[in-house]
Amino acid sequence: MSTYDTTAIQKLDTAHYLHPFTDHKALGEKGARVMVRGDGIYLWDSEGNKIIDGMSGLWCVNVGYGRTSISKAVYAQMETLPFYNSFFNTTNVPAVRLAAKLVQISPPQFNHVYFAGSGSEGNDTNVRMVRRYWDVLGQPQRQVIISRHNAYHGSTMAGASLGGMAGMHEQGGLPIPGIVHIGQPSYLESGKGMTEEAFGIEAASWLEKKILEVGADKVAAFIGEPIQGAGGVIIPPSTYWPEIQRICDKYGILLIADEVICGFGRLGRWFASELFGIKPDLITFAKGVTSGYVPLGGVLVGDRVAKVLIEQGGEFNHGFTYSGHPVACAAALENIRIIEDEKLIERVANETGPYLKKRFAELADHPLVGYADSCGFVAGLNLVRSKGATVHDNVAFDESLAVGMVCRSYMFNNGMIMRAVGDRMIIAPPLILTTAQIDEMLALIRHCLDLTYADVKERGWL
Ligand SMILES: Cc1ncc(COP(=O)(O)O)c(CNc2cccc(C(=O)O)c2)c1O
Repeated sequence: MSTYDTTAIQKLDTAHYLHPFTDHKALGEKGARVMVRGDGIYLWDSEGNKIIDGMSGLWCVNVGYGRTSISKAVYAQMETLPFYNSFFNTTNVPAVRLAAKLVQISPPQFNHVYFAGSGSEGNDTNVRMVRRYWDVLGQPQRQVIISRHNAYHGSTMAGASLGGMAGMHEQGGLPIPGIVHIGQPSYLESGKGMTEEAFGIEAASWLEKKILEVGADKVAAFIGEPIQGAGGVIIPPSTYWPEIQRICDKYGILLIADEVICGFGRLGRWFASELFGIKPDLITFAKGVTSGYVPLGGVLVGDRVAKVLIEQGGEFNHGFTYSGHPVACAAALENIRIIEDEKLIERVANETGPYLKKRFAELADHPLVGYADSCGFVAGLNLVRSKGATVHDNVAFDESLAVGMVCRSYMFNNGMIMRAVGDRMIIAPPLILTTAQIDEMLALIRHCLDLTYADVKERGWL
């Protein structure tokens, strides 16, 4: 017997709460699933259903749910200083300690942190910071930031403009001026007839072409997610990022790595830039910094930019009320302590990440799976109508059939959250997952692939 009146909650929800990225009318016709509790890798909804959270909330609950040491740290901070701002030459202890901690765990070129409240605000900070950097250096014409199609960098005007999602640009007259896009390094989408390594170089060359098209003296920076998350877990070839770095160095443009998803251990490193062999000037962070327990985001500011802003820039006229929020920073400090003490990064790098990679790749033998790949604790597989000799010869389902959503429903109804981006099925589980839980998760995914296959066969879609 549920202790929640789900129907009553759903009615109030429909009456008053506009959800993000949601067709409110369509949701109102069926009612939202009401989440009420989390513990470890599990969620419970208001009807008592226990669900494996294969998406870590929204790529963020890295240490899992139910960490009372984080809630205790938050409570203690709330009891002493629940808020104070960092404007007007003031600071607070958790913000200072967190800044120092982030410097300690980040790559050596980072000695300064700029706090915001989210990943979007972090990327808005990037736009203003890189343009200010070039202005101070006497090159104010360097305004253009190059990003990628199908990238996701947030939902503020600048964040959504940096992103490369057409559906977002259509609403609100985006992108804002000075933001342009190149193709994404998707071997599946654009690498037919090439080796992965050759495609990585080809995809990176699109950056140089764009720089020359715009005019090298007009370009401020390039921004990219080491692995694109919301775009569908697009894992670039190993040759891509070193070539991007070479091109940025050649033209002296700043490199921004958006690690809102890839940071804080998700790929088996504190920061994915280390894994992909790049030395970014700025790193956007959010999500895993607090495991989503309290909103927090910001930018790791590399010495090249920090030096100019500090020594020559005077007042940088930017910031947010909640920049350096003491409670959020206290949550982050305890979250990072857990990641360190439980050696979660080492586990993802050396044990559970390789195990997940091995087990997840086995799904490629399923008749519905045309391509399965993973890196650390992000993984994706493509549902296809028929499989060819190579991944480029697979035949996709017609998008309108929304087979990904059929599979996602089977997953949810069988006790697991798996994300559908079109017909690409994604997981990004909490870093605390054990090998036994990986086996449990994979068995569930295979079972739901079987259910989906039988379903689409019966509908005559194969
Ligand atoms: C790489 C990246 N950069 C910036 C943001 C924006 O962060 P905030 O949301 O905290 O402003 C993100 C956020 N990522 C995100 C946000 C909402 C939905 C989904 C999805 O996968 O459907 C992904 C992200 O993934």
